[in-house]
This record gives sequence, structure tokens and C-alpha cells, in this order.
Amino acid sequence: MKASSSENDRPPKNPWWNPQQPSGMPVHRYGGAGARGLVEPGTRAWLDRPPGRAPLWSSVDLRDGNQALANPMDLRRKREMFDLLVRLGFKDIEVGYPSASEAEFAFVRHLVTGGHIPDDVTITVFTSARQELIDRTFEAVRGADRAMVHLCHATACLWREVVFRMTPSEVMALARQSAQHMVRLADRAGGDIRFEYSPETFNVTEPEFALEIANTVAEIVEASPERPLTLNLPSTVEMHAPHVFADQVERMHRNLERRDGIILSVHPHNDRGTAVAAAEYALAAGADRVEGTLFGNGERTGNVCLVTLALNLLSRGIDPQLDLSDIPAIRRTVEECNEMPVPDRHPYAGDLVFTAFSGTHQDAIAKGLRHLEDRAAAAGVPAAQLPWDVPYLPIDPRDIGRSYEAIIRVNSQSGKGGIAHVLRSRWGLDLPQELRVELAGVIQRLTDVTAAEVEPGLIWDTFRAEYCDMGGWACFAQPGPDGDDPVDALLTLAREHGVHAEVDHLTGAAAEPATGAAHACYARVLVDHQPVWGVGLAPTPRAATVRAVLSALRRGGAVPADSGCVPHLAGPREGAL
Ligand SMILES: CC(=O)SCCNC(=O)CCNC(=O)[C@H](O)C(C)(C)COP(=O)(O)OP(=O)(O)OC[C@H]1O[C@@H](n2cnc3c(N)ncnc32)[C@H](O)[C@@H]1OP(=O)(O)O
Ligand SMILES: CC(C)C(=O)C(=O)O
Repeated sequence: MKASSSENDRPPKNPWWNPQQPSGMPVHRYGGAGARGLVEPGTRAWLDRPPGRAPLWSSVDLRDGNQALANPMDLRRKREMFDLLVRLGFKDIEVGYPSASEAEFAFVRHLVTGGHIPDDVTITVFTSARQELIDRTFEAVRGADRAMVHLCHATACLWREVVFRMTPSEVMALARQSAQHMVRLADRAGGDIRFEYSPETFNVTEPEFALEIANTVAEIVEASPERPLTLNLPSTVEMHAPHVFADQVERMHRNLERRDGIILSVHPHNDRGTAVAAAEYALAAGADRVEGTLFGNGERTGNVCLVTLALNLLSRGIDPQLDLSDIPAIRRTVEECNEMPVPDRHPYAGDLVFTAFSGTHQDAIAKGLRHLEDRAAAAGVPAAQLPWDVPYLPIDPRDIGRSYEAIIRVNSQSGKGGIAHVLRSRWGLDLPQELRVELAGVIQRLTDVTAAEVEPGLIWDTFRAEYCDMGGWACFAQPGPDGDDPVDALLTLAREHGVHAEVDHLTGAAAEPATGAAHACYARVLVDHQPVWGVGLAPTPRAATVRAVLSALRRGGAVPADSGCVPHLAGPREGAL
């Protein structure tokens, strides 16, 4: 028998599954709002369309971002943000809402009259659909060679009825009259004035009404390929899953009457936390342009983050057409202008997003970095020229101005791979595998006690205290007959102490200056048949060997713990070993 749909909806019976209980949350209050904005899905051809190139980027940091700050930017901070946006390569920058306040107006005048707008940058000024505000907006851009005036008013039912107290045809008339007024003012203005129109609350507007009002405005401004209208579709309050927004955008893209005279733009907000996905889907569905902010500042949960969108493109091998090669510097400026920190987990920019604490991730990253180095050495090219392919790291942090220093941080979740990576990357020490395992145990005991992160300096100190310490022993090279082997002398010393000791592993390598020594040696000594490791760091290979063996003997209790001097070490005089 065919199961009924309610049976299908039930979670599968599973003895290990504890059924969840109704929460008592007020679910009856939600789910209806915005239903009128939904569209029937089309073919959803956009679903499989990969991004081909960067969209036209428009920064609204100085308008939408600014209007959401506790302390809106003053002229100095606005200028700093504007200059940053220009440096990053934005050609389309919304600089403010000049009719909102004297400060906003003054900033636009500062840019226009001070000649601060590069020739290849177009500023946009925002206005709502009120005649006196539109007039003031045009005053603000008087004398500009080129500017875009952005008209906006809400179109959705809730706003029509509750905020404007208008019928749909009255809202249509508001759009028509405002657009006509803008055209008249632009004709008089002299400069090259373009138009942007946003049916605010587009995503919860009845699709037919959104289309009709957009066509009406496009008609009035005579949108054409030569003088396109930027039609900006906002998800003013994100209410649906991202694919729904893409369906809405696709419907406009397919049905707009003057599509070739329109730059189709989207302006996703992030109320559901899916603004990035919504923007990416919308671009696949036919949008040409995205409005957003750096690191996603903006009303409530913010605007879509343009840094994330752009670096998502980079990670797919597509030129983002923005210079994001110094994310730390960009972040500093944005934090200063917005007086708001970028969270630790913010994609690409947060302090922790290229950091692994967990052992298996660290192990994979360390192996991946090493693999990259080996490939670079084999090819005879810098690693930065090779395709990036390191587990757990979507892009090379160095490509956006971040370092490898914080990639691996050690705490109780970490393992040998990460700890060894810290010693290798900071001090150039490449520990034998067995020693890595041992050291991980030493560090684990430390983190079990402290329950805290272990800074690299403490790993280094712990490593040296454990493996490089010779206790009270001092070694001096003494001239003697050729051929005397200092290691033999040490093993003899152990025998005299009543312990059988033999060296069964000895490797050495040049050490990095950071260690304070020129040579490193790793010794495994069988002390009464039990393996014990020691490490020597010294100016010469010979001295490093002596130190490594002596440390191992001391650790294994094969020499008296706290006294002595290694006698009769022959060979060229090396001073204190
Ligand atoms: C989604 C967005 O981001 S839209 C941009 C929002 N940005 C801002 O609001 C920042 C700057 N704004 C301001 O400084 C002020 O709101 C001003 C100066 C523009 C206007 O201030 P006020 O005249 O005091 O109006 P107020 O701020 O209370 O706005 C509410 C009025 O505007 C009307 N309104 C709201 N949006 C629009 C619009 N886009 N077009 C026309 N009228 C609008 C409302 O219906 C209401 O009118 P009512 O008083 O007749 O009921
Ligand atoms: C004015 C429009 C573009 C806007 O900011 C929004 O709807 O969120």
C-alpha cells in the first residue's frame, strides 16, 4: 500500500533516535509574511550555471552601511572609506544620502568640488521618493561630471498599506512622478546623470507588481543600451531561502521589457544568514551587478559581504576584479571607519579562519604545505606560483596578505602533526616521526593541566627543557689524540654508572638561526634496551651530536643527574659544546 504523505513526513523509526518534542515556540506567528513575493520556479536553469566572471561591484558602505552605524561616519572617516574603495578598484560607489543630513550633503560636495572622484569612478547618491529630497540630491551633485541618482521606495503590500497608506496605483504614481521629476532635473543639470531605481522590499512584493513598476520607471527614463537604467532588486529583509530570491531575479531578467537597457542589480541583506548564497544564485539567474559592503556591515544582520563574494570567485579561479591582496590592512581601515570589529570567524578576514586547532586538520595542513614546498623545489619555482591545493585551506592566506603564522595553533585538541609543524615553521626543526609522537604526549600533558592554548614560545621552551637539557653537565672540547670519539666516551661513562647504553639512531641537519645554533642532532639511545630521545643544538655537528646523546642519557638516568663534565672529548677545540 502506498504510504500517505503524513507517513512519509514522519522521521524514520530508529531505535537510536530520541524523538524531539514540540518546543512551545510561537510558530503560528510566522511563515505567512512575504508569501506574496514568491514566484513559481521556472526552469531553474541558473542552478547549474557556474560563475563566469566578476559582476559589476557597487559598494554601499557609505550609505546603507553608514545608516546602520551607532555613530555614522564623519567627513574624515567617510573620506578614508571612499579612498579605500577606490584603491580596491570599485568603479561604482554609493557615497551617501545627501538629503538626510548636512554631514551627508557636505561629504558629497567635498568629493564633487574638491575633484576627489577619479575619472573612472561613478558616485551614486541615494534619495527616497519625495520631491524636496530629490531636489536636494541633485543640488548635492551639481557640477559633477558624472553621477548616478538612486531613487528608492518600498513596493511590497505591507509597506504600501502600513507605511505609506497607499493603494498599488498610488505607489505606481509615486514611482512615475518621482522618476519624471528626476528626468527633468537631470536634463537641467548638465553633467552626465544616470539613474538607479530600487523597488525596496522587492523580494516580498507581488512579482507582477514588481515587474510592472520596474518597466514603468525604465520607460520614463528611456533606459537603453547607451544610457542604461540600473534596476536594483533588494531583499530588503531576507525572508526566503536563497534559491527563491534567484527565482525572483530570474523572472525579472526574463520578462523586463527593456532588458538590454537595464543593468540588473541585486542588493541582498543577510537576515537569514544566506546573503552570500542569494547573491551567487542571483548572479547565476541573470543579475549583472551586486550592491554590498566590505565585511557585510549594514542594517540589522548586514548587507552581503563583497569581500566574501569576491574571494569566493578567486577560490574558483576567477579574477574578482578587486584588489584584495592585503586583507589585514583593508580590515583595519573598515574597522576604524565603522567602529565595529570584524568577527573572528568572518570568511577570509576573521582572525581564526585560517587557523586549525584540531590535530587531524593540523596534520593534513602541515602535510599539504610540505607537499607544496616539495613540488615547488622539484619544479624550481616559488611555491606561490603553483596551484594551491592544501587540505582545509580554501585559498593561500598569503595571497590575501595573511601569514602562515596562525595557521596552526596548539591546544588540547591538537596532535603531533601540528606541534611538529610549529617547530618546523618557526625554528626550522624537522623532528623524526617517533620523536614527534613523544613530544605530542609531553605537550598533551601540559594542555591537560592548563586547559589552554600553548603559545609557540611555550612549545619551544617545553621542547628544549625536555629534550635538550643536559642537567648539570657541561661539555668541553679538549685537545686529545685523533680518533677519540666523544660519543664512545659518553657511553663508557654510562657503563661506569652501571647502565648499558647504545646509540641506535642519529640524524643531524643544519639548524635555522632562530634556534640560536647552527646544527641540530636527534639521537635515540637504548638505555637498558629502552629507547630514549635527546636533541642537541650546537655550533658544530660534532657538538650537536654530543649534546643530543648526553641529553638522552640524562633523560634515561644513564648518567648522574646533576653533575659532571664530559671528560676527555677529543677533537678540534670547539670551546663549550
Ligand atoms: C531600505 C533602506 O535602506 S531605505 C534608506 C533608509 N535610510 C535612511 O532612512 C537614512 C536617512 N534618513 C533620514 O535621515 C530621514 O529618514 C530623512 C531625513 C530622509 C527623512 O526624515 P523625516 O522627514 O523625518 O521622515 P522619517 O524619517 O520619519 O520617514 C518616514 C516618512 O517617510 C516616508 N517614506 C519612507 N520611505 C520613503 C520612500 N522611500 N519614499 C518616500 N517616502 C518614504 C514614510 O511613509 C513616512 O512618511 P509619513 O511621515 O508621511 O508617514
Ligand atoms: C534602498 C535599498 C536598495 C536598500 O537599501 C534595501 O532595500 O535594503
